[in-house]
Amino acid sequence: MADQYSMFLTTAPPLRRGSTPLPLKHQLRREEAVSEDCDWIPGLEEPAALPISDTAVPRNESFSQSAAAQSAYHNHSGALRIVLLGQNGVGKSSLVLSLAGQSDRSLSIDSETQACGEGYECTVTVDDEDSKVIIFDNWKQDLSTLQCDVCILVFSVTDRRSFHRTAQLRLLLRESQPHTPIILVGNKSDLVRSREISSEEAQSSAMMFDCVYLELSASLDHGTNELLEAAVRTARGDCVGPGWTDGDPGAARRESLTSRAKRFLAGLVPRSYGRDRDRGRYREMSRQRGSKILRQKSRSCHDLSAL
Ligand SMILES: Nc1nc2c(ncn2[C@@H]2O[C@H](COP(=O)(O)OP(=O)(O)OP(=O)(O)O)[C@@H](O)[C@H]2O)c(=O)[nH]1
Repeated sequence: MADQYSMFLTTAPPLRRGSTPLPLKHQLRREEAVSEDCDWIPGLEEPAALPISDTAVPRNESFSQSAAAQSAYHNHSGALRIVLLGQNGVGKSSLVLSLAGQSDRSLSIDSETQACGEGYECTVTVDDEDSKVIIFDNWKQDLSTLQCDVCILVFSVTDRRSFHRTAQLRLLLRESQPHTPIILVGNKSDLVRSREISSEEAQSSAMMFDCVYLELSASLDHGTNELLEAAVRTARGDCVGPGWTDGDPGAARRESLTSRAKRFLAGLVPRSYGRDRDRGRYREMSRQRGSKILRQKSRSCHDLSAL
């Protein structure tokens, strides 16, 4: 009995503190476990609840009417339309308020920010040019009805599941909106200790998404200015992300899949690989020449790449 007890003591896993991020394999397992309880993804199924209809339009006639209500914004004179998409709880609403200047910061945003249905309208000055912007918090209709100038895919850096959701959304978007520029955003960067997605991993994903990646904290209002500027430039067609050339994003020449894959793989290969290879070649050269000096030099500060 005593033996069994001591065996239990030795084999029991160490206690995990609540603030410690789960190991990757546990995160994935947890993800599988909750996959039944997925949030609704636009385009994958019929929406259970529609954003505008719940208050303004009877549910049975809601879908087409709310789509029409949304499309009214599309006709808004010359406004740039920015839509945020992402899993529930990643901080889209907080981000929209922050971007639209509703939080207590003061940006170069017109004070006459006003809510219009699901969107917030404001005037932003970027690169000495004023732009009227409408920022939509989510898009709960079919993605094929989405009409916007830039789409911001938001995930929480503390939630791997939300990160995977952006990949799903990106695929759906690319099917129905192949020319809509995307910005990938990792929110909640202030929650450093609960982080599940590293900046490097998100960057690599953004490369595959063919878009820029920005990390920020809506709560701290940190990095939101940069996002707004990037979104406005992208919507204007000025912003150059991976794979987009200057000018009209619709006519932009996309980088080939092969070269993107190569770039992605290059990011995964350990950095030391190239150095080791160079060092091996260098040693070989030294051996061939019988030069001791060269070898000594390679370990000195003259050639940092050999360190
Ligand atoms: N620590 C931290 N919390 C945040 C941040 N942004 C949002 N939150 C919190 O995350 C929770 C969800 O934020 P929301 O803005 O409601 O998220 P949402 O994506 O709009 O959620 P839905 O409306 O359910 O789709 C709230 O409790 C926010 O206070 C952030 O940058 N840092």
